[in-house]
Amino acid sequence: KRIAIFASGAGSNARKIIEHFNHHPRISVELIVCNKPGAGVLNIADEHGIPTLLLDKEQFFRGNAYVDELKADEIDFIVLAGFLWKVPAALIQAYPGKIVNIHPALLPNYGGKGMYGHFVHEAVIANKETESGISIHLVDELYDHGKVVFQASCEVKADDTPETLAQRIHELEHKHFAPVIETLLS
Ligand SMILES: N[C@@H]1O[C@H](COP(=O)(O)O)[C@@H](O)[C@H]1O
Repeated sequence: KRIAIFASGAGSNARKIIEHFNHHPRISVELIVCNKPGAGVLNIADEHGIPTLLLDKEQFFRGNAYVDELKADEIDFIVLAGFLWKVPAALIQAYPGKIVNIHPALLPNYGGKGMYGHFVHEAVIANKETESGISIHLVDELYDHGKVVFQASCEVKADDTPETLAQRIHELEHKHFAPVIETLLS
């Protein structure tokens, strides 16, 4: 199974997924798709010799040449790992049930448009939640809406800041995302 990872940021999840499937007999990361020139994930792709595809809004939302490129590259499965644009219908129709996303909160709470990165953790802390976590879900045409296939939770400490909570959430993501992808592809 050939995976493409879509990411917009530092790429810590992409790194864990690439390393997890490095010597895997059946599953490999073949492409990194990014929408942010200079994003950290592009350096991680270079480090591992993985091709990258940089897309601007025009190409992603109005064109679908990249969908043909994914198909030509025999990409079987798409992983969204901190990709900040909503996936258009063209990509969902080309990969039905084969796109998965990770969200840094316990959906259906703290999901939806504008709910990403530190905004999520700020809201969780502001609401005095005692628990947060991660959600891995299949992607449909609505933000953070598709079928949840995995969740793991962690405590929210009284003295947590968005940064300290984000760190605890990243640890959960790095521990679970790749094994969940492996299960989905088995
Ligand atoms: N959607 C969210 O964006 C963050 C990406 O982090 P990284 O993988 O780029 O380090 C992760 O926390 C993910 O849940």
